[in-house]
Amino acid sequence: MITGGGFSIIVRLEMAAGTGFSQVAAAIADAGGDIVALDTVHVGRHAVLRDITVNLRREEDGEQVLAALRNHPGVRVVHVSDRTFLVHLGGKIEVQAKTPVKNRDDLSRVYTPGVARVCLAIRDDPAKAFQLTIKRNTVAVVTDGTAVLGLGDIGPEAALPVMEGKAMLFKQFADVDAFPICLATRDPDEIVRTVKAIAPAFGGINLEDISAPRCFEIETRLKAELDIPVFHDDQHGTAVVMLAGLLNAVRLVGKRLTDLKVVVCGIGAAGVACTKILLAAGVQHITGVDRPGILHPEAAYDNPVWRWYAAHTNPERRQGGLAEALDGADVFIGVSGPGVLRVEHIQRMARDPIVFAMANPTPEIPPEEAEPYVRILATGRSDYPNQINNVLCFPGMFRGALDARAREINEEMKLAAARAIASCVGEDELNEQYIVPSVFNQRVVKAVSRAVAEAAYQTGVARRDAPHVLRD
Ligand SMILES: NC(=O)c1ccc[n+]([C@@H]2O[C@H](COP(=O)([O-])OP(=O)(O)OC[C@H]3O[C@@H](n4cnc5c(N)ncnc54)[C@H](O)[C@@H]3O)[C@@H](O)[C@H]2O)c1
Ligand SMILES: O=C(O)C[C@H](O)C(=O)O
Ligand SMILES: [Mg+2]
Repeated sequence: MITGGGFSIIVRLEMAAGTGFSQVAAAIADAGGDIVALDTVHVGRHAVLRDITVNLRREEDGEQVLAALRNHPGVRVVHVSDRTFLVHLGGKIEVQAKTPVKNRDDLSRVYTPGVARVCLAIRDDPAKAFQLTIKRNTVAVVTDGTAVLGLGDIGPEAALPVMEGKAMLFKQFADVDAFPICLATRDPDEIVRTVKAIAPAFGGINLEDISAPRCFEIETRLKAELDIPVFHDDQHGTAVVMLAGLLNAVRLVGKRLTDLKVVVCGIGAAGVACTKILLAAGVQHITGVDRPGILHPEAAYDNPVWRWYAAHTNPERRQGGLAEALDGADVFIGVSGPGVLRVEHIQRMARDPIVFAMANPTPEIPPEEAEPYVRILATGRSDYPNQINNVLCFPGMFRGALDARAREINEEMKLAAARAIASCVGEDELNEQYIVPSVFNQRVVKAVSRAVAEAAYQTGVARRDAPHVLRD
């Protein structure tokens, strides 16, 4: 069950003359709906046609509201539309030309014959593709649809709405032109070959929602074989934002990173990357939990990444499940799936529990259930406070990398991004409900892109000669 997050319907009602609107409104409220807008479409002698926009907490509440309206005397439900589906009709993005082609003169410049001179200039100096084409501002958002949000392997077509959404966010927040590429293959060799083959048109590759452990091999190979940044968002975007949130959370609870006991649940793409960035930031005590329980060095795992993981974590050699892992833990990082964490688990944690239940769209524990038992709670969702979501990272990360024309995105650039995000929450603003800035905070992209570009220059991966001037 997916709750919250924009369930909103528009119901067109025909109301017979004399039908009281307040009774209709009460029926909607009793059934769990919240009227947020009302339009009168047509007024006739015998009836009024109205469009009523109703917000709902859960999908099932929609059925209740409609049943109540259908049973209401004097009311006929003419039709119902779901606003979330409406906003997806025909897709969410489009390609636009920067200049109009109004006459033959324009045509001969943007297209043949004029374009041929530009083609030859790039043939003679391929780096000119960065100046004379979309390459310098364009990112491919590439998925195979195998780990889409927490919905799992739903295939490339079903993944497209998420990838279109990422492209929208790239554009709106960072003016990066991103294009969704959903691949009809899950074979790592074929994915690597395909991404390499399409790379000439792009200034960066954002891998998205590709399941572990294939995602590790695919990213590693592409990083080695391409000279543009390759960044698996579910790994590194998530890790960067999680670290930003944790840096601020520990300030609030008065603990030090080096003393923390952290449990990571879901040792897939996001879980492995969160662990690596925590280790790089100085956290020493990390325990990983996945379906077989606590990852333990003496266990035999087919997954090579789990073998690496078990060898580098779990310093107390704990065994058991999530409950045992959480005994005395300071922090829970959930990047697994819905319903994994229970209140009894949280009650085993140390004082001031920090719980990041980041599975999307349904977190590891319903926030309402967890709230009374935690000091700090964060989820990946936009309808609760403390949204720890990779959208706080990927737009600014690519803006900075593209501005510096970076060859790659390295560890220093990621740590710089995490610190930049954390710094957008001022000392006087920091509180339990505000450990990460809002995704709409315009300072975030600027701070992240600047920090990332600076780190790219400092680490020698920037290819622009002169230090660039970042956009305002
Ligand atoms: N908030 C964010 O920014 C953000 C970013 C990336 C991923 N996520 C969420 O994190 C989750 C994982 O994403 P991913 O890309 O790492 O996927 P993934 O498929 O690579 O890894 C998921 C891991 O979780 C494990 N898992 C699933 N259910 C479990 C359970 N009941 N108990 C223990 N382990 C379980 C799986 O075995 C797998 O190893 C998804 O829900 C995704 O939406 C959130
Ligand atoms: O898409 C999101 O909202 C975050 C993340 O990339 C995820 O896969 O859950
Ligand atoms: Mg994702």
